[in-house]
Amino acid sequence: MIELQSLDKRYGDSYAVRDLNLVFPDGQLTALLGPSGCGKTTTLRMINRLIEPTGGRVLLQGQDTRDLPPETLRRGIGYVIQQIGLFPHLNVAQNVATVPDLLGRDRRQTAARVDELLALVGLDPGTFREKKPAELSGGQAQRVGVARALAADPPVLLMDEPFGALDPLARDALQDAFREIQQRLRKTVVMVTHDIDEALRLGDRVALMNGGRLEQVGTPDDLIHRPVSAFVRQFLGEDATLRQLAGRRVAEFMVPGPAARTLPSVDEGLNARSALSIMLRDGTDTLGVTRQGEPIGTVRWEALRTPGTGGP
Ligand SMILES: Nc1ncnc2c1ncn2[C@@H]1O[C@H](COP(=O)(O)OP(=O)(O)OP(=O)(O)O)[C@@H](O)[C@H]1O
Repeated sequence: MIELQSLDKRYGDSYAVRDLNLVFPDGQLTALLGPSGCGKTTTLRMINRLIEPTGGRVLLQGQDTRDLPPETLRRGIGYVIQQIGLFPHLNVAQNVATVPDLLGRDRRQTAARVDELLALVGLDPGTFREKKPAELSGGQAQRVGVARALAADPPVLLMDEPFGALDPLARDALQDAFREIQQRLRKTVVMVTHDIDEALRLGDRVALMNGGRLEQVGTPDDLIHRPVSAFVRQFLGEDATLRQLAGRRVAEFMVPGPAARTLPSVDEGLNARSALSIMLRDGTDTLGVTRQGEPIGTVRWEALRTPGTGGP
C-alpha cells in the first residue's frame, strides 16, 4: 500500500500539489485523472522521489520513503513513461534486462524471464529479442517499456501516460494487453492519464484531481453515479455511462440461460457499448449472447443502461 499524507509540492508562491491525502491499495490500479496542470505527474514523481515533496509524507508499506536512499526506493518501483527511452544501442532483450542486470541477478534466469515478459506483453521473443529500438513501431517500443518495468518484478508500478503517444488502435491493443497482465500480476499501479476513457477502462479506482487537490477518489461507478461535486460531473461529462460501457464486456451484464434463436446475437467478449449500439440499430431491447458461436444467455437494454447496478 502507498499512502500520501498531507502531501504538498510548492514552487515559489504556488502549489503544484496541495494537502493531498490518498491511499493506493495493494494489487489495484488507481488512475490519477484530471485536467492539464492539475498536479498528476508531480504527485506520481513524489512517490519515487524524482520530485521531493515540500510538505507531508509518502509511506510505502508503512515506511516513510524519506528513510530510504532514492536509488534503493526506485529499484523496487517500476516506472513507465510516455517516451519510454529505450537504450538505442542495446537490443530489446538487453533493454528489458537492464534492472535485473543492475541488481546482479543470475544471467540465465534473467534471459528466461526476458522471454517470458516479452511473450506476456504480446511480442514473440524469437522475433523481437535481437531487434534494436529503431526497428520497432511505437506500440512495440511501448510494450518493451512495460516489459522492462516489470523485469525486476517490482510490487509497485508507476505509469505516466504510458499509452499517450500511440495511435488509437495501438493504444486500444496495449490497454487490453495491459489489463490482462494486471489481472494476472496484480501489481499496485498508479497510472497518470488525462484520458477519461482510459481511466474508467483500466482503473479499479480513479482519483480525480483539480488544481493540485483531490476532488474525488472511488471506483469508476462512484465517480459516474455518485459524483461529489459539479466539477466531477462536468469533467466526466454527459456520456460517462456510455464511456464506462466501452470498457466492459457484454458477459458482465448477461443473464445465463437459453436465448430465442430469432434474437440478434453477439459474442460474450464484445464490449457493452457496441452491444448497446447493435440494440439501437436493430431496434431490439434484448440480444442473445454466444460463446464460440453457442448461445449462453441474454443481455437486456435495462442492464446496460444502469451499469452501476446492472449485471450479476
Ligand atoms: N519545476 C516546476 N516549477 C514551477 N512550476 C512547476 C514545475 N513543475 C510543475 N509545475 C507546475 O505545477 C503544476 C502541476 O504540474 P504537473 O506536471 O504535475 O501537472 P499534470 O497534471 O501532470 O499536467 P499534464 O497533464 O499537462 O502533464 C502546473 O501548474 C505546473 O506548471
